[in-house]
Amino acid sequence: MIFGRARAKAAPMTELTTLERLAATIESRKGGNPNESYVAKLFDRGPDYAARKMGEEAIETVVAALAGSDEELVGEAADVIFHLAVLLSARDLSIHDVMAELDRREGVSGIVEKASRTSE
Ligand SMILES: N=c1c2ncn([C@@H]3O[C@H](COP(=O)(O)OP(=O)(O)OP(=O)(O)O)[C@@H](O)[C@H]3O)c2ncn1[C@@H]1O[C@H](COP(=O)(O)O)[C@@H](O)[C@H]1O
Repeated sequence: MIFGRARAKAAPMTELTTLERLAATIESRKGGNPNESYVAKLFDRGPDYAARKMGEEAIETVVAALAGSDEELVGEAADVIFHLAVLLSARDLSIHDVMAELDRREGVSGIVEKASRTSE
């Protein structure tokens, strides 16, 4: 596997399609059998459990970023994105809502945005 900036630049559309496919699979698991589907098991336990799993994976990502290999960091980042997609779906939101928010922010510098908040 190739990690890093070169790979990220080479296939941006693939990442979007992968996320959309994952979101559709997650949505399709609603009401599914928790013994046959891990996602159905997460839904069965409710949004609070999904939120806790998201937190665990986020912490594991921080640990991998500070002390792990590239492969470990990529694996933990994938877990975060998966559990975030489950959490959003458990709250009847989707990755598309997040994409729309990112689209809304596109082109607005974080420095400029923060300055507009602090001057209010
Ligand atoms: N991308 C993922 C994915 N990433 C991680 N995981 C699971 O997330 C879990 C990670 O949590 P942990 O490491 O804490 O594992 P754990 O201790 O067994 O988990 P808990 O019992 O505490 O919930 C593991 O069981 C992983 O297998 C995933 N499970 C499913 N998917 C996708 O979701 C699809 C549907 O999965 P099912 O619903 O199981 O068919 C799959 O085809 C995949 O595309």
